[in-house]
Amino acid sequence: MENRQPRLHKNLIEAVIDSLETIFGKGFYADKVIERTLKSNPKWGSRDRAFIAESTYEIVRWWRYLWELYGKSPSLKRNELTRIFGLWWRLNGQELPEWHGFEAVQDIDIKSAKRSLPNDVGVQQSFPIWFDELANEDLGKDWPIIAQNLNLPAELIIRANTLKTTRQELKTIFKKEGVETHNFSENEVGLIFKQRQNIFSNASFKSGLFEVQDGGSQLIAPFLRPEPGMKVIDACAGAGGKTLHLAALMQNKGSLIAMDVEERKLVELKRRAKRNGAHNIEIKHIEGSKTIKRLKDKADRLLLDVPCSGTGVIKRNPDTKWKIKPEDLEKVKGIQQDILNDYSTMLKSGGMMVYATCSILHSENEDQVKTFLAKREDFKLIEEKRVNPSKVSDGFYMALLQKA
Ligand SMILES: C[S@@+](CC[C@H](N)C(=O)[O-])C[C@H]1O[C@@H](n2cnc3c(N)ncnc32)[C@H](O)[C@@H]1O
Repeated sequence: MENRQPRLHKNLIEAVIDSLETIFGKGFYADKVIERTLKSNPKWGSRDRAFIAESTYEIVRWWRYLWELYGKSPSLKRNELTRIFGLWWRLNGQELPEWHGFEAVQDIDIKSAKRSLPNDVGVQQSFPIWFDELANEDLGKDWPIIAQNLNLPAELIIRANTLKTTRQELKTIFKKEGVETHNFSENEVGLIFKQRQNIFSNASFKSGLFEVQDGGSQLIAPFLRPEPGMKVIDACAGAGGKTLHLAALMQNKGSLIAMDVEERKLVELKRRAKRNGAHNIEIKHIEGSKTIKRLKDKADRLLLDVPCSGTGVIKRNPDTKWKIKPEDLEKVKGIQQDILNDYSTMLKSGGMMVYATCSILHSENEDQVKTFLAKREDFKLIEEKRVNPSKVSDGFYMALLQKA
């Protein structure tokens, strides 16, 4: 079969460069920037869109590695960004057209440039110097493989909404549509797509038969052991990824309070709950410590899916590694300990809570739980679990604690 080289189009490269300029120059989130770039030209077809999104994400992911290979310090000058694009293209084994702008990278001997790079994780796996040092200290011998796995492309995984369907039923529906999926081996509800695709326009999504949810994330709600009829609080519910899973596990029976400090996220949660047919959710915007105090000793189960560095989801959000700063990490660790101390008051005696993050770092995970337990003799650790990033999962940590 003829092995055809994909053709490059100047306007698409320009779109990638515009996106890189905004992501690194203005510090905007990559997913939002790409979304806006794609909206700016409705005439682009699906292949063009995929090209822009993939190229931008991959160049963001390999940013440090590419500049090291090029032998220069990162710059946001358009002519330099064009060369970085060219280098990335060549790294993928593709040939560059003889266009003005690519000359400087046209003749780089990629093999020998690769050989001359330092053999440390920060360069080889493209992480900032400070973060590589910190992760090395925090994770020790596990860091190199975790770093490597954080650069894997993210798979598309969904969770069957058992309030409306089963995994098997969903699988059959997709099969009829010509879409191949296979079971996520860690639970009874996850389905992995053979190929990434836009499934938000799919009729079964619109009727609430499934939610897109990472494999590791799907392990957190069951870890809390919620039961139908219980009073459950999801205190950092956001737009409700795990709230919806909790509602399904509770079979819509009992009460589920979803709280967050950001009201707009709760508005989105409400919309999703309606689509999912989840009827036992009560939304509560956290306006201050009073909201928490009013719920003292009320919960059988409490989920604290706390704000964190997001270092477990770098696979999905590669820009996180360039945005996060050491001082952000310190700040978020303070918030995590405050949430543990203040929100755990909502738990009844004998009740259980899960502290969870999407961070890979012990300092946000095991260490935080240890610090909390050292102060609180009325809590004990029942079980903790670390999910390392892999093809089917982001990096997560969860700890199940019980109140005496
Ligand atoms: C990791 S996200 C939660 C994701 C969500 N549970 C899900 O599954 O989609 C952390 C959430 O904590 C919220 N948050 C930040 N500070 C908070 C606080 N002091 N109290 C409660 N929620 C907070 C953020 O707005 C964010 O939605």
